[in-house]
Amino acid sequence: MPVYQLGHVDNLRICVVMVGLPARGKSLIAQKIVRYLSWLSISTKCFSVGSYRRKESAQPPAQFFDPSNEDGLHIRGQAFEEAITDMLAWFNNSNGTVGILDASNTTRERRERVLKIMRENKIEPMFLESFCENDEMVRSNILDVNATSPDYKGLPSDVAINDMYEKIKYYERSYEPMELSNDSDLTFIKLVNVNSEIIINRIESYMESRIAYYVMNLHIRPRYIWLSRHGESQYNLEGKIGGDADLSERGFKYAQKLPDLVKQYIKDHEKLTVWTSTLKRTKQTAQYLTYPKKSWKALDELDAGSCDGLTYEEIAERFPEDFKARDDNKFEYRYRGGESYRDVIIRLEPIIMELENQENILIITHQAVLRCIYAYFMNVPQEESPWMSIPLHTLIRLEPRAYETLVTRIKADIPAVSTYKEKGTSKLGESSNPSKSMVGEVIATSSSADKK
Ligand SMILES: O=P(O)(O)OC[C@H]1O[C@@](CO)(OP(=O)(O)O)[C@@H](O)[C@@H]1O
Repeated sequence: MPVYQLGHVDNLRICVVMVGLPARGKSLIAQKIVRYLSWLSISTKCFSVGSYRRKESAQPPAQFFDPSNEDGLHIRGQAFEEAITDMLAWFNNSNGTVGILDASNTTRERRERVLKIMRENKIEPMFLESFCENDEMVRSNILDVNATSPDYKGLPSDVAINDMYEKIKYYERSYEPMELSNDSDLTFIKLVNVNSEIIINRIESYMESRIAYYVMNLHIRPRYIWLSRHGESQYNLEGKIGGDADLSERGFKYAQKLPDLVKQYIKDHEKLTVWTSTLKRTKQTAQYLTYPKKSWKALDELDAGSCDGLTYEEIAERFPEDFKARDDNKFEYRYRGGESYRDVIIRLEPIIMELENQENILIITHQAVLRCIYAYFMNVPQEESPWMSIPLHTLIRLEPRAYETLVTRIKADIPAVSTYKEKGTSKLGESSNPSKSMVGEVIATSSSADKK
């Protein structure tokens, strides 16, 4: 059966050329595109001209960016050439599909140069401008850049912030924003004040439209994404996979406790929407929550095909070759008549799009589906994601921030079986017995920083 891969649909190579003044969130958007497309197995890489420039000169003061500073121009030009050379090599040698040129590219002359190089190399350029004149947004971006950019490491924050404003002024002198009147022959997306206005021009291929649709859905309003598996099910108790079983007694207890767990973190006036799969165990888990609910077929558990309803031991006995093949490559293995993790990711794409667009959401779903959603937010490599531990009766809170996602795990004080099977065995792990842990106890907090 052919594997559906977005990257191979139109066989295009695309260079997303970021455009915009400093502190307009370009790097953030670039990194998000890399995370999103990589999650979909599309070979994507970001080439940041700033990191090439930093190799030459660390921490330049704002005057370095003065368009009349010869040294500055030379070093920046060199960094640009190096980034482009590496990007072309990557397209050719590593079968790259989407390369992102993260730089300001604020002048028409610079953009024409990129255009020419890309066309000569049969790579489609797609310009993505972040245009922002909202002072508050720019200031908040400056604070993010200040906290994360290697340019400002070790500098007192007021010095760094002033320097950044000065740097922006230098760029403004030569900035030529993209306009439909001048750039109508180019493929471009222009985001005005994040996405309060979006101009889209000449988006032609399927891949370009995916990228456009994705960036249109991004927002920067603070919110939480809550994840939980359903409560322990009858099938979980028996070690069986798949099916549409009811919750066990302990699973119902978890459902009863869930509203209290959630209320500890979500204030009465705050909005929350609950998403479940269409299977009974997730709906039963959500039953005592009084928030608006929506059930999605796309959130149903990975389809185990002819292994549905069996235990891992029975699968190992009846289908030993399949059992081994799945252990050898759990991400790619597709159950006979069922699905692989890769298949699940493809069907979850609309969920991710919708999630990017939404505010507070609680998703109650299944082990494999949660692993895929978690992998997207936490940037977990494909081969590791099917082996992550996502225990029952644990609420996970994700807090997407500018350059990282913070994660908190909150454990309910209700024991449950373990449904975790390690590689190379058909036995399940130890039951989780929370013994003395308190309801709502935070058992771990961590963060996954998207690398700058
Ligand atoms: O990919 P593996 O590790 O087998 O995990 C997926 C399995 O998890 C289970 C439990 O074993 O999910 P669920 O959360 O729906 O209870 C199975 O139904 C499903 O096949």
